[in-house]
Amino acid sequence: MAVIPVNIAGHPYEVRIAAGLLARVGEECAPLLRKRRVPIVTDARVHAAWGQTVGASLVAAGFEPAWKVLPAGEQTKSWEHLAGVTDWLLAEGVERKDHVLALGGGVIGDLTGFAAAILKRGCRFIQLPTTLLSQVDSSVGGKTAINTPAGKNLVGAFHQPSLVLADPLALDTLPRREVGAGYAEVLKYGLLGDEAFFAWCEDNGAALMDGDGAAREYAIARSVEAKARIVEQDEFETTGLRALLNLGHTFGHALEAETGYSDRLLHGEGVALGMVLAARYSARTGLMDAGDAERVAVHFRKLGMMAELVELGLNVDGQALVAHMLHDKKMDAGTLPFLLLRGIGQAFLSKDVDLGDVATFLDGQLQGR
Ligand SMILES: NC(=O)c1ccc[n+]([C@@H]2O[C@H](COP(=O)([O-])OP(=O)(O)OC[C@H]3O[C@@H](n4cnc5c(N)ncnc54)[C@H](O)[C@@H]3O)[C@@H](O)[C@H]2O)c1
Ligand SMILES: O=C(O)C(=O)C[C@@H](O)[C@H](O)[C@H](O)COP(=O)(O)O
Ligand SMILES: [Zn+2]
Repeated sequence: MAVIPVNIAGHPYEVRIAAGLLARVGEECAPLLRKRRVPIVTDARVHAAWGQTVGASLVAAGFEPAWKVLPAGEQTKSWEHLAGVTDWLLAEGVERKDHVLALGGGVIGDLTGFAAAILKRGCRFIQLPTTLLSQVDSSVGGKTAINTPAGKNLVGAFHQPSLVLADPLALDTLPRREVGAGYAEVLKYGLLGDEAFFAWCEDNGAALMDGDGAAREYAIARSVEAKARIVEQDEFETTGLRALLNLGHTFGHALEAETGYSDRLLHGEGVALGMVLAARYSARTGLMDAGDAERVAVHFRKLGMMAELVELGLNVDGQALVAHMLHDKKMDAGTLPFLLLRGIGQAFLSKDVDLGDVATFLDGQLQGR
């Protein structure tokens, strides 16, 4: 088992990565659980695939699982479901020192983590991530949130979990499209700060996508390690370091908003397109070699993923996408700092981006030129 410590002041915790962990949730979590009844939030698809395994493991360790099963999908990160989860946790009698388990992808982790952050002004929670995206990214670092009609993750809190258990076997039941969405966040770590890992992805991404267990475990551990080292130094995204993890997200979140948080575009797919756009925009402004910038799109295309904005078939102009970006949480005194690239593995936060020029650039990308 790989164990990656996350040393956040006041809230140190471990990310444990090993095949078979979902069948051992009861024994792994037991030292943290204070009561026989254990609340678990999940979604209907995950419950169907893994509810029996996790529930049986809790029962075998002497616990009684209490399930809250939500609809699957991004729309569940809403006020309505946040209220539903908090009311249910109150009815379950959850106290501040109790742990709530979040079994699922980033949607369940973000929603449950936020519910835990505000329940009685903060109870504890454990992340049991079941998608590649949640194993490499959302379960670690403590960003929790819901979406609002104005945009993505606009109401939330920083609230660290007490433990993360990532079981690569969970990915055996994950649809390939969802694996691809998670893979975008994997490639992000290479693109933002680790050129050698980017090259590893170019060599091993196809095997990872096709189910190679060793490649998956390696990518999960390397991604978590990279994220942990960043959030340890900038938990609340104040110095600009953590903002690097937002590479591709200003474009991506605008595309998610434009497509209504629907199945038309998954979060990770938006990040993939966003990174293609960030690289191309960096090349357009002379920051990055154009050939290197194209490596991002070439790689996603090779894996059968969407790599061109025009493929989304949006009926908008660049200005409309820029309007969504004005809700970005990086906005500072009316300007929007942008994650750009000086090369593969060299992301930085630029405060000099002209949003009019971004709109013109997007007009071209929307028309496939
Ligand atoms: N907090 C953070 O730092 C952070 C980081 C990245 C992304 N996010 C958020 O995460 C969300 C996306 O997460 P996601 O990509 O995991 O999506 P998700 O949670 O919607 O899960 C994707 C789909 O796969 C299904 N699923 C999950 N695990 C499965 C399994 N093992 N087998 C079969 N089906 C399974 C789910 O039911 C769902 O339909 C977005 O809301 C994004 O904003 C947060
Ligand atoms: O952990 C972070 O920090 C990230 O930015 C990780 C992102 O992959 C994730 O999508 C995050 O939720 C985006 O945050 P936001 O602050 O732009 O909403
Ligand atoms: Zn993301």
